[in-house]
Amino acid sequence: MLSILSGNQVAKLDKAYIQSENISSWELMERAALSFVRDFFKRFQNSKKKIFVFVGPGNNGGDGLAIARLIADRGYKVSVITFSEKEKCSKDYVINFEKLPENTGVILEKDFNYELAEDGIVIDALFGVGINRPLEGVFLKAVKRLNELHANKIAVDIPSGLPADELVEGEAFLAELTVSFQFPKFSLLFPEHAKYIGELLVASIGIPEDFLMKFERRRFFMQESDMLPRHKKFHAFSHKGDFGRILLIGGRRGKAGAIILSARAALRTGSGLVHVWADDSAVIPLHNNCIEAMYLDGEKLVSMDDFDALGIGPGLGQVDVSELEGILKSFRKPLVLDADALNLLSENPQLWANLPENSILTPHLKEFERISGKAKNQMERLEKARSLASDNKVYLVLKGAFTCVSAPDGTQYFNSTGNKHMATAGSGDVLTGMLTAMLGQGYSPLDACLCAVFHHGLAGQVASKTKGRGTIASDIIESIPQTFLDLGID
Ligand SMILES: NC(=O)C1=CN([C@@H]2O[C@H](COP(=O)(O)OP(=O)(O)OC[C@H]3O[C@@H](n4cnc5c(N)ncnc54)[C@H](O)[C@@H]3O)[C@@H](O)[C@H]2O)[C@@H](O)CC1
Ligand SMILES: Nc1ncnc2c1ncn2[C@@H]1O[C@H](COP(=O)(O)OP(=O)(O)O)[C@@H](O)[C@H]1O
Ligand SMILES: [K+]
Repeated sequence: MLSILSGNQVAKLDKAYIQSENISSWELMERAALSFVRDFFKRFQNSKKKIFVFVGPGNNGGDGLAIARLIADRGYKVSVITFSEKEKCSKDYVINFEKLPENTGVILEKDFNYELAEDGIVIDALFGVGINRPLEGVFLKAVKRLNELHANKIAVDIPSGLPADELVEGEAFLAELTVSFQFPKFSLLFPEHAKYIGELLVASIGIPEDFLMKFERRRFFMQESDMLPRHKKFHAFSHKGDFGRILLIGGRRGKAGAIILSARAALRTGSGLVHVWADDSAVIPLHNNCIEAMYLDGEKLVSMDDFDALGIGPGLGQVDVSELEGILKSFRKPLVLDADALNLLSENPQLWANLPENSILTPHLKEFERISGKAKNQMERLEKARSLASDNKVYLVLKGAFTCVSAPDGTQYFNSTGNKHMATAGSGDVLTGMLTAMLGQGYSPLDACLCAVFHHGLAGQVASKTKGRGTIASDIIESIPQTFLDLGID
């Protein structure tokens, strides 16, 4: 799992690693630049476009100069635009400045009147995590001009103007691609910053994750390599009971679709036995659309203890609060609460006391606001999510791009899979089914959250490869098996 350290910690990490490996800070910068250009060459192979690298006075500018050299060495036409005399720049900036090949044009701009080609490629290495105030003066002028330009735009580490851990104030570079080093800086995960970041890539600079254990780590970015050890293994003699017997509750008063999506997703996630407790209006749709699931009505339900896991909420509608209270009191294992169950919880806070410890709540932004009140921005929202999870000893899955799982111990895990095409009706119901399936298979609540959220996003990516903007929740369900195959999970 990649740790997400704060901007202030980055310089300390850098220093500690350089000392422990006995390498120079320039060598670490070179690794960053090499990692950046690997992605660059893939994307702009054989491009004849002119490349403009904008460099600031610090180490982000140093990265930019190293990148300019590596790109020029490959025969690309590169110009460097700087705003500061060498004497005022960082040590590694100066070393890289002196290493620039002769054919690189260097323009020292005091008042930014430089003419820019519309069809070029702009690399923004003005400021990285060392930014300590909003852009002003010549830097502001340059960024404003660059933002009007119809060129390809790539940010080094972080779009200049964005602070590493807080919300932007004023202007920032509008990138189509941001290549962040080692881990995504926290502010790259805020929806408020989406327009500045474009596509996000994380480029390794070779610091092993173990090394980061010396630092206080409260936030993580999920990676594919984290998944395999968290998945349960089943053996040759496994029977359907081992794969879990789950109950999904919802699909009331004509809202069968939601719970059917959850049931189908649970089956595609490997659930052994899926029961759906809905009202009569769901019987025919369920039998027509998910013959593998078993229909139950309340009267046939003898004991909740028969089930390994329970997911409640999709299409539940406005049921009486006593019904939910009764369910919570009779099922004492962690359960999954979504959609209308969360709305009931927000209207009836006394229900919190009946929630089994380590239960999983999966609100989208609106549902979260109903539970925890309005938040000014994502930073505040994430803090509320952290407190809610630790105060109530639950896992809180705040859905959206970079879905955040807040654990009862205060740790937060950000998802790295998924895409915009998952913003479609019912995709949350799919996640509820996947989560309940994994709990039923005996995953710990944390592993269920991390694996379900990761695979759900991957399934969205697989589906959108062929369906694009036409992706619907059923496509995500049908893509779940491929995600297990791709990750080698048997
Ligand atoms: N692990 C690491 O720590 C590594 C860091 N590297 C790079 O180093 C960067 C951080 O470098 P620095 O700490 O030198 O910081 P920056 O290069 O982000 O900028 C710091 C400089 O800009 C000035 N400054 C800050 N805000 C300003 C503003 N609004 N207007 C004008 N001047 C302003 C500061 O006084 C300082 O001189 C990272 O973002 C990354 O690109 C890479 O070289 C790889 C290794
Ligand atoms: N832009 C996006 N990028 C990544 N994932 C997204 C995006 N938009 C939505 N999703 C995912 O799709 C799901 C939507 O859930 P939700 O809003 O509850 O949908 P519904 O209520 O229609 O079922 C969540 O898991 C969310 O993380
Ligand atoms: K930058």
